[in-house]
Amino acid sequence: MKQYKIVEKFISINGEGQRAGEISLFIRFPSCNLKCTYCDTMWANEKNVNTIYITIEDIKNDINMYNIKNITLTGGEPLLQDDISVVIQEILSINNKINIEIETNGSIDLSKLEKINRERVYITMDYKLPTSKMEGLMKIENFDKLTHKDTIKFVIGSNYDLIRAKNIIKNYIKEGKVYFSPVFKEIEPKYIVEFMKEHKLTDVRLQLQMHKIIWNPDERGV
Ligand SMILES: C[S@@+](CC[C@H](N)C(=O)[O-])C[C@H]1O[C@@H](n2cnc3c(N)ncnc32)[C@H](O)[C@@H]1O
Ligand SMILES: Nc1nc2[nH]cc(C(=O)O)c2c(=O)[nH]1
Ligand code: SF4
Ligand SMILES: [Mg+2]
Repeated sequence: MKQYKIVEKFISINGEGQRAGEISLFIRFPSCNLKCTYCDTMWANEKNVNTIYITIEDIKNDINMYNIKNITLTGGEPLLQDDISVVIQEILSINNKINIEIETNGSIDLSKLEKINRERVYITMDYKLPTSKMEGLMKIENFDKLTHKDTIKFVIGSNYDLIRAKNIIKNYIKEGKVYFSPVFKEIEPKYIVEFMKEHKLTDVRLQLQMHKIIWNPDERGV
């Protein structure tokens, strides 16, 4: 049976995005090709990070034991995993109720997922803004591969980030729900709200990372 190398698997409420507040099984993969200045999971990207191996049976057991409907594949960067399509297909075949969210950083070509049946799979794709220092690695053509079911997440750390996000929304985004998410403790959420109001960004949704409000912000596995 195929084994997958991960850094953590846990059940929590999704603290972000379209299914925020809903129970989700998280599978966090190691390694990342970016180094965002604000990354709250840099530990997962260390070369010598402690990893474990899981199989689809382990995932099936969690789903049956906890009545799981939502699974979030995250990291690190999940699309760096060579066999990410296999994981997705195996999970989808467990039952017809599960939906999968893929948290990806915007720098990996989404054509990697083009063979996947996206009916029960949605993408939460970051567009990295100047604060991250990774904007130059964004794949703009990825916007053409998103559907209305997907999410584009802008993690906001400054006023300049907001201006850039507005520009990207106006010039590139065709489909997908747009979320603004403050860099934790870096910018006042109310400042983002003021910007949204001033610039009439009525199609954008502000999110806060709920798990950092419920638990210690540095806690793993939540
Ligand atoms: C740890 S990343 C893993 C998935 C993928 N590498 C990515 O960046 O989208 C999960 C999400 O957390 C966000 N994130 C990381 N550090 C953050 C921070 N300090 N404040 C707010 N969001 C953060 C990322 O931008 C991303 O949307
Ligand atoms: N509770 C909780 N929700 C999350 N949603 C996306 C996360 C991520 O790290 O990708 C995450 C996370 O790390 N914890
Ligand atoms: S892309 Fe995601 S995992 Fe990688 S450094 Fe940025 S926030 Fe962290
Ligand atoms: Mg997280």
